[in-house]
Amino acid sequence: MASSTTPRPVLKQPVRLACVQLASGADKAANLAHAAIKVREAAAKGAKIIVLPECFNSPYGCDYFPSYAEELLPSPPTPEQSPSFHALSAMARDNAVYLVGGSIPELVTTPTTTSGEESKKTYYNTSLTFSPTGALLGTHRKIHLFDISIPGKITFRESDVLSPGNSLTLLNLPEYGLLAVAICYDVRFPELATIAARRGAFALVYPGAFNLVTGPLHWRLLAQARAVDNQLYVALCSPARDLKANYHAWGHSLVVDPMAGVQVEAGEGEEIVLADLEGGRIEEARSGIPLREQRRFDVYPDVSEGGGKVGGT
Ligand SMILES: O=C(O)CCC(=O)C(=O)O
Repeated sequence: MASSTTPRPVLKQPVRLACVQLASGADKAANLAHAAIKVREAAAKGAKIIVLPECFNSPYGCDYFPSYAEELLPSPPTPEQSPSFHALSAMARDNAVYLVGGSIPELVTTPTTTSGEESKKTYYNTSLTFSPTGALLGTHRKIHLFDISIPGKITFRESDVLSPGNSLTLLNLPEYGLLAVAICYDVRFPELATIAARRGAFALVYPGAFNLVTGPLHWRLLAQARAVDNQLYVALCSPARDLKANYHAWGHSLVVDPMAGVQVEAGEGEEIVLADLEGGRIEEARSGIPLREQRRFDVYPDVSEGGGKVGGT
């Protein structure tokens, strides 16, 4: 039994996407102001979808999550609860762009007693996407936490501080189509990408912050792998590398096309990379190598059927 052959318009019109490989430091207000300048610069270059990196307004690391965390609920939060929410919304509105606002540490406070005197704090790694009017379009909480240990090289345990999100994020951009957003380590889980692609996404966008151990080996490979499996665009957006920080980000923000070619790739410093996305290139890849019609769901299951929890819209 082959999958459906009905063609689907996955990208309704061409669009320029920018990854802003931002240089951030420890000063949140300065990071937000700097991000606003860079988003304006990307918009002036014609980008209509702009992506910021993971943890773009703080240093990256478990020690920093609680002190930089902001409350996003109830939505919209007040400017005191979340200066980043309001700054990102203004950046999207002022430039009339879709803004995938990298990610920020999110705090959720839940009362544990009926009087509300005691409460539990839960932290997430959360990405907010805003529409060109500045309205919140969707929220993605990192589903797969970055817990790895490569002896002598890198140990990282986000789960010491963070809790995982529980749903895949597929956002409807009415002029363009469906955009999937996930965060960094989520890119290693092909099911997520496949579900988003089969549900009609034209691109998978991952704010990320790989490191100097896994970055050179896996960053570009994973972007190309997700693109070749799913025949769509993949964008990964990293912070600029800062060797004075505790965590050294890989950089190399990139956009991979539906044939898995690297369309554009940054170096290590602060940089904006731009890519023009075209629906025709998705259809060309899919008709030239017709995986869509050749799948054998009589031999293995279709992961996009049933189970997957889709949120974000
Ligand atoms: O998967 C990796 O190697 C890096 C992941 C990461 O840095 C992250 O999830 O923040």
